[in-house]
Amino acid sequence: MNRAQSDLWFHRAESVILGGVNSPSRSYKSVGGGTPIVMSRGEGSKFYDVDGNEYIDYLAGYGPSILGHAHPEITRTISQAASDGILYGTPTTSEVLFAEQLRVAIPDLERIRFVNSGTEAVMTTIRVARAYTGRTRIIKFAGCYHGHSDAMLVAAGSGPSSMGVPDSAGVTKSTAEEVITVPFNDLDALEQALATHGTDVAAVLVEPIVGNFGIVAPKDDQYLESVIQLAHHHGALVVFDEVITAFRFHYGSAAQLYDVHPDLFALGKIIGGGLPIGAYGGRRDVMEKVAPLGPAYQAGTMAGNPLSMRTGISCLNVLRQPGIYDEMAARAKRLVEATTAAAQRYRVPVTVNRVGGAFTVFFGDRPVRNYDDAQATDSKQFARYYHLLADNGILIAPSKYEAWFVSAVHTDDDIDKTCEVIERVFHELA
Ligand SMILES: Cc1ncc(COP(=O)(O)O)c(C=O)c1O
Ligand SMILES: NCC(=O)CCC(=O)O
Repeated sequence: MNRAQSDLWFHRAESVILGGVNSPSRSYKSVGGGTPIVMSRGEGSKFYDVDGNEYIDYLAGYGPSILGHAHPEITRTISQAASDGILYGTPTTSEVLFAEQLRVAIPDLERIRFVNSGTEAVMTTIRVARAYTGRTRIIKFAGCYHGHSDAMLVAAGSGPSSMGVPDSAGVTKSTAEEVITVPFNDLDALEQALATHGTDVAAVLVEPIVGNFGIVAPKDDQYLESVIQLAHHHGALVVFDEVITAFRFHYGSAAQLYDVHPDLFALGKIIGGGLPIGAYGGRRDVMEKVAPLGPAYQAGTMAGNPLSMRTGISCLNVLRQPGIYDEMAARAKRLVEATTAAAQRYRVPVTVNRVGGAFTVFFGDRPVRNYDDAQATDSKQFARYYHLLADNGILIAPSKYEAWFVSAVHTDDDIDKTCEVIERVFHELA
């Protein structure tokens, strides 16, 4: 595959944009180097690089692009919204309609606030939880990524781990000390942390289905409920970071899949239909700590902008169509079956974790239930796998800690082609 133009553009990028990328995850640092592919256009399930090469897209913009590229509903909405003016700095009807739509989908969102990214959403839930409880510490699960606010860059999985900086420089010692990490899927460890620090824990922050050391589901149907009960027993709030999971697996939250009720949610990615967005919300009495009603401050010039609101509404309207999530799950299942069959045939040890339309292929034969398990998988083999897939026109995220995302616009033909590539790739990996 000729990528001469990608090389040229990326080198140009490096001389003006730090590291050539606007997010470290896009660099090839964790897949043995090489030049990131520079994209120029997307349509449906495919995108095209600056050399004109075609790729089937399973990166999905790291999650948001669940309707693929240039979905007609989305492009129509954006152009109509743009023609009505893109920013008012006043209340709008679209933000009300979107908040109402989200609350119908996720009734626990008694009150909501829109922000511009998942990072902002999580950062604010922490502030609100501290304001509500009068406590300082946060418990998070090792390897979970919750955006790049200072406190969240402790054992932060995903991008930071891929870059070799799970604990970022520039975060003060006192901030880091406020964050306690425990292994995911280990109630004893959580109980112990709460027993030790419980009277000063403001919140337990949870990715209910982990997406940031690969896809990792809770170990059983009781786990999330037990996390919530333990936290509440010690007077801490529970925040579900559903930036990846909300509207990824069904029309609603991951909390609903497990019939549990966290106090606060952080949302982002899919709810913006591809435009920048974040949101947080939950219990009314907790949210009422936020200004202008309460003493915890949070604000935003771009927050609730009509372009993101209207695009979010459109995206959710498409996702409400019956059968859409079953189709994504069925297509992902086919890809996983092709993967495990090819891996067996060519004797390459893999473990695949799938939930609905999202899955991660780990190179190792042990189950992956927490961050240590994910770290122990073979990074070199993943790097070869990544490059072989890309060279054969299949694009996923360049990190073993991410996921394949099947979108609503992948076709059976895309899946057939991808299964053929998977077969070839494992043949080469053997
Ligand atoms: C679970 C989770 N929370 C928060 C974030 C941060 O969102 P953003 O990149 O929009 O700031 C991410 C991003 O990947 C995420 O996966
Ligand atoms: N799962 C981690 C991400 O999606 C991060 C994307 C980014 O920061 O570019």
